[in-house]
Amino acid sequence: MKIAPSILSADFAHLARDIQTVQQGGADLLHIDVMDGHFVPNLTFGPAVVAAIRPVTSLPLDVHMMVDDPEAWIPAFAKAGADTLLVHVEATPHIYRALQLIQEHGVKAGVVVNPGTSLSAIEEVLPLVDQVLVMTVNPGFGGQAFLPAMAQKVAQLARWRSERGLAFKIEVDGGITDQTIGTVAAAGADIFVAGSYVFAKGDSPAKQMAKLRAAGQ
Ligand SMILES: O=C(CO)[C@H](O)[C@H](O)COP(=O)(O)O
Ligand SMILES: [Fe+2]
Repeated sequence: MKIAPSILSADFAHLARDIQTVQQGGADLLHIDVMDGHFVPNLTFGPAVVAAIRPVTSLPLDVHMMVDDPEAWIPAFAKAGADTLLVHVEATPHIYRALQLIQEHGVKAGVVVNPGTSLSAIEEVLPLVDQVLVMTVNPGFGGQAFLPAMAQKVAQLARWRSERGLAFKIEVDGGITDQTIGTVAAAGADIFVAGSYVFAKGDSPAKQMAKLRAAGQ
């Protein structure tokens, strides 16, 4: 299992420090939540912030693009140093083209589904993608409650992956804690994004990530 701390819950005034803390604490990936104030009702980071983060960590950068018209932003985020670019199927009428564009830039391509979106919306692109991200909250904010019904989506994806001989990784994002990780881990998820749980007040990010790993076994 891979743990991907989301810097959405980091201290933005000390971003480099918090990134180094999670890297030393055992993170596998760094999850960066890009929000444009249109696709979701919140505004966060652009390509300049990704480019600034790139030299301060050796962790792969997992860039979650919650933006309208993602095709317009793919070249800039690729140039900024993203290792994986994740686009929402709801954000473009041309998801196949968007995923091809990501791969043409030499970056791993992921597709994301909102809680209200059926897996049928992404079935045709599964042979193309490196990752599928199942949102386990409505996108836009950290600290929301996990939606248990999403575990069925993870299980369906895992079934399709094995039946069809596909190799994409299954990622879950939103409300992941030591109480919720077990259901999605058992359903077949491989990558677990966690923001508020990892950066919670009290225990260190290293301890929080160790608790997630233990609960996800
Ligand atoms: O994409 C996101 C929100 O849209 C975040 O990655 C996600 O919510 C992580 O935060 P938390 O673990 O606190 O739920
Ligand atoms: Fe995210």
